[in-house]
Amino acid sequence: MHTLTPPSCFSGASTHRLSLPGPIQAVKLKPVAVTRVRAGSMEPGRNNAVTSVEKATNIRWHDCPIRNIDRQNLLQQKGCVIWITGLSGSGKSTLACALSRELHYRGHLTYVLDGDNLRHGLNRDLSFKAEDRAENIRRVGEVAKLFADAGVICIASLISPYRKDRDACRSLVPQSTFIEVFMDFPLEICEARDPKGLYKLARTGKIKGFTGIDDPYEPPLNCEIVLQPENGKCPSPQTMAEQVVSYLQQNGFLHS
Ligand SMILES: Nc1ncnc2c1ncn2[C@@H]1O[C@H](COP(=O)(O)OS(=O)(=O)O)[C@@H](OP(=O)(O)O)[C@H]1O
Ligand SMILES: Nc1ncnc2c1ncn2[C@@H]1O[C@H](COP(=O)(O)OP(=O)(O)O)[C@@H](O)[C@H]1O
Repeated sequence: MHTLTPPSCFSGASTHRLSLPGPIQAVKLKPVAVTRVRAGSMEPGRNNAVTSVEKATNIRWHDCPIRNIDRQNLLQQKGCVIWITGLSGSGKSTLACALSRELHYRGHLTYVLDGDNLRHGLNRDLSFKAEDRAENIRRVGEVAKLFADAGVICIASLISPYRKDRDACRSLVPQSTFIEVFMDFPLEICEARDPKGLYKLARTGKIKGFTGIDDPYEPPLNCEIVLQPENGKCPSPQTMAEQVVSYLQQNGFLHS
C-alpha cells in the first residue's frame, strides 16, 4: 500500500482506486494543505506567464493546482539554479558532479545540466559561434527554470562566456534563486589540464573560436560565489562543493 498526498482538487481523506496495469491497487490518500493562487499567476512576483512567445498567438497559460511551494514542501528544499561558469578545463563538470553527489547524500534532489552533454541532444544543432552559444544558454536557462520550478536543485555547468546570456538566464527565475558560481581559474591552469586535448588543437589552429584562445570569456562582475586557487593551489572538488552547500544552507535552500 502506497501513501500519496493528493492535490488540492481532492477533498478530504479517502481511499481512491488507481487504474494501474495488473491487480487493482488501493491507495490511501492523506489530505495536505495546498497553496492557492490567483488564476493566471504562476509565481508571485515575477517572471510568470509570458515568456518566449513572440511567434505564437492565441495561446494561454494554464495553471496547475499543485504549485512550486507544494513541491518544495514535499522535497524539503527550495528549487534553484546553480549556474557554474568558467573556461573549458576550469572544473565545471567536476564541481557539478561533486556538488550533486554531496547534496544527494544529504537527501536532496538535484539534476545536472552539463553543456557538453546537452550538446549531444537538445543542443546538437548548435555551433560555437556567438549567436549559437547564446541560443545554447537560452535553452539551458529555460530548462533550468523548469527544474527549479519543480523544486529541484538544478546545477547547470556551461562555459557560458557572455555576461548578457548568463544575466538573461538569471532574469528567468525568482530573485535569489539563481546562484552564479565562477570557476576563477587562470587559462594557464585550464590549458595545462587540457583533458580533451582541445587547447592543443586550438593553439595549432585546428579548432577556431575556442574560448580563452581566440574567442572571448567575460568573467562575472557580481556573482554569488567565486572559486579560486588558494595559495597557488586549486581546492579539491569536495572542498568547493562544500562551499556551495554552505551557501545553500545559509540562504535557506535546504530545509532539512
Ligand atoms: N570552440 C569551442 N569553445 C569552447 N568549447 C568548445 C569549443 N569546441 C568544443 N568545445 C567543447 O564544448 C564544451 C562547451 O560547451 P558549452 O555548451 O558549455 O559552451 S558554451 O556555453 O555554449 O560556450 C567544452 O566543454 P568543457 O571543456 O567541459 O567546458 C568543450 O569540450
Ligand atoms: N579541483 C580540481 N583539482 C584538480 N583537478 C581538477 C579539479 N577539478 C577538475 N579537475 C580536473 O581538471 C580537468 C577538467 O575538469 P572538468 O570538470 O572537465 O572541467 P570543465 O567542465 O570546466 O571543462 C579534469 O581532468 C578534472 O579531473
